[in-house]
Amino acid sequence: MDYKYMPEPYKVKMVEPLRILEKEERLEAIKKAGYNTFLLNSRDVYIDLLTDSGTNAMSDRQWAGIMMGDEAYAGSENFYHLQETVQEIMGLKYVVPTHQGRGAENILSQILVKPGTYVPGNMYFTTTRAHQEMNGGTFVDVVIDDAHISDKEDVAFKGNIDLQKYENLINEVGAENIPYICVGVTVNLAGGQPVSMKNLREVYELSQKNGIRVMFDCTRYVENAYFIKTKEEGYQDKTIAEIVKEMFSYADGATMSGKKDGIVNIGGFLAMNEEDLYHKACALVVVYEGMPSYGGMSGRDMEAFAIGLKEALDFNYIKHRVEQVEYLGNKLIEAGIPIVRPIGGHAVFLDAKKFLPHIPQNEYPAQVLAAEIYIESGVRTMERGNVSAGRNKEGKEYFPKLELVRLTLPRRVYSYAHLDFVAQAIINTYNRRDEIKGLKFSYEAPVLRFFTGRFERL
Ligand SMILES: Cc1ncc(COP(=O)(O)O)c(C=O)c1O
Ligand SMILES: N[C@@H](Cc1ccc(O)cc1)C(=O)O
Repeated sequence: MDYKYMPEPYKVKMVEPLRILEKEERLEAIKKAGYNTFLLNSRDVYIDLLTDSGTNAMSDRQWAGIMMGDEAYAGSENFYHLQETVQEIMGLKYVVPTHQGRGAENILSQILVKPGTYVPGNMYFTTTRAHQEMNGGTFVDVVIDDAHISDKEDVAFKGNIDLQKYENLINEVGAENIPYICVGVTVNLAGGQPVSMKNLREVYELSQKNGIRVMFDCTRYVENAYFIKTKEEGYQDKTIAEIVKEMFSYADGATMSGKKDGIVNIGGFLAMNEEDLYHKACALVVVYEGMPSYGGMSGRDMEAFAIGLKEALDFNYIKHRVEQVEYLGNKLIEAGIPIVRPIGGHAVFLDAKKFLPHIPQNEYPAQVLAAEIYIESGVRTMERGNVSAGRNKEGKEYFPKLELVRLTLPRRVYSYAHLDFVAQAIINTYNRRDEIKGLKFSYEAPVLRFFTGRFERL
């Protein structure tokens, strides 16, 4: 039977009751949190769309896997299961487990990024760029220009690399100064936008020609594969597993935050085909994470992760996941709310510049919008604009083109009725947008300031 939006391909077995505060209490809570939704207590949140990272609901199979944790310090059975699963799904040879994605980014950057090197990527990601910069490298954005235009909706694969920009960089700085290109599949900060198979193939060919490694940030690779299946010619009849296999045939390695498409609460890995890189990574993992057979995860975490990776390849699972996002996005479009289009894989992104055109970017419109949505409804969202972008090496703010608020859907957690409530919350906030004023920092950390920054109303 055909439905416009895929109903839940699971049923509920356990529930977690939620608290709904009164508006005065929410006002108090956000003030106490310095108008930063990262600093709210989760018990004060009704619907939590801060992130899809580690906030997923595990299946009964995954919970059963938790009971089979082999908590040996070395050589845990669950590590071998995880390793085999990654090898089988992605076809990458070596797997180094880490506690989460940035653990893998740290190891990769420490090995390959040296002062004076350049790392191209399809739009920056906060933690990824921070590790590259902390090792003396320079991140260079080579995503297509359209990715920076929030309402450019006739581009199916807005996460694509601009091959010309990439080639220009190679000619300018020399391939020997580019240790790898980091390809995000999908691109989080562009709005969860996918990369086409054609583009992945071309990027790989150009990289091979120049002796540059291709490292995927494959945190949301199943969402990317779903978009290839539904949007790219020639892939409609292929399974998600087949598409994933082909995607990874255009990579030399990958970092992954398992907290997303691994459908778990914690975990990650660095994987690669190069033996030498693997040995170097094993030497560093013991310094930062733990033995190469656990990397900061318990045995039970690795078991749940291995099972989650397999579950995520199920077509009904991923169709429902992406269609939930589409459902919320379409509700907002119908109400005339400015959002990033096309709607991406893990979240709906509000365009704060258009939502609050009277607030200049140095007064952090996306930050205040996230705070106001919380005050309105108890729904927690995340700023993804000037505050997230931070400052460059000269201490100047980046002022990114995209000034967004992200409504991120955890996997298998909220119902369509929850999403109706969220849409209403956004519409109510939109209706009173003229009264909203900007913010200024009262505390700012030197790196990744969005996590801990505090603000005051102007
Ligand atoms: C695209 C992307 N890469 C890397 C990371 C880092 O992963 P983690 O949060 O597990 O450290 C995240 C989320 O943080 C992400 O969304
Ligand atoms: N990767 C997660 C957690 C996170 C959030 C914000 C960051 O800038 C970094 C990490 C996310 O995208 O939600």
